[in-house]
Amino acid sequence: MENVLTSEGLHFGYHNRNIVENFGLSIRKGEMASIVGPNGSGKSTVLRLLTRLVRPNKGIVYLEGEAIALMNTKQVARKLTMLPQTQDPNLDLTVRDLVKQGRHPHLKWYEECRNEHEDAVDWALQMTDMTKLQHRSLYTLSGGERQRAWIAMAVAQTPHTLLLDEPTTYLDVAHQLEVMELLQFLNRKQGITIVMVMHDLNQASRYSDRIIAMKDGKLVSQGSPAEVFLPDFFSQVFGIEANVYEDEGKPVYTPRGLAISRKWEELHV
Ligand SMILES: Nc1ncnc2c1ncn2[C@@H]1O[C@H](COP(=O)(O)OP(=O)(O)OP(=O)(O)O)[C@@H](O)[C@H]1O
Repeated sequence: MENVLTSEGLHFGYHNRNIVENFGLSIRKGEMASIVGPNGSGKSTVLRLLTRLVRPNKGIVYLEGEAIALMNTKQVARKLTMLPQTQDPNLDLTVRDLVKQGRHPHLKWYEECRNEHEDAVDWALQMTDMTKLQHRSLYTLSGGERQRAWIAMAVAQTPHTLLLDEPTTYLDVAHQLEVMELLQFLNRKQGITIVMVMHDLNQASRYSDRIIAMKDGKLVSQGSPAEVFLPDFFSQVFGIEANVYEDEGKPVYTPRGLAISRKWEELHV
């Protein structure tokens, strides 16, 4: 299958400390993949390297076969969108104006967002069920609605590949599912390749074709959820003992406790 995003031998560090080491990955066209791993393992940094928000010290990223470092900004933005972990909650913009920004990579410098671009904005608002809220200011929206507005902006950009850093953080469980179902719809029905950093491993299992696991800046395991989410994985990568069972054909885990329990009684506080 065709690869849309490939990295070879990526290295990145701050102040002589390695954050990402020898990271090689191929994202296949049409897949929905989750990057998982403990806090500080380098997941967000990998997303930033893949979208060239930061430059690697070594290694190369190819976007649809071209070295991303040599592409111009609009070329990249027509193919790839990244939604960062946090967006400014006080941004004084209406939903529609935010979504319109998604069309910028498709406009010539002299062109205004009209006609087919307005149609793309309407389509993105419909896809994300935001039409009714399009004239509201972003800061008046709930967390779930705001997240959908940002996804609408990404959809209006009509990228081939969408990267999201923890898209369900701060959302209640219904809104989490709403975002995950929307991403699944965009993937399955619109053919958008999706790569997301996920902390909820059960949701990652349910919604991903592939799990990519990181620890200490390295890729340590990858494969289908059933191939990766084995009891040993939870102890080796997260340091927890877990029961793993199957639910509707996907692995689900419940934590039993820390693999090496901390001796709280020995701490003098
Ligand atoms: N600007 C920076 N300067 C120095 N160290 C940094 C900087 N940004 C990130 N780091 C360090 O790089 C490491 C990896 O961070 P990163 O955010 O990629 O991890 P992560 O796996 O996404 O973590 P989390 O799950 O907590 O979001 C962390 O130890 C972090 O402290």
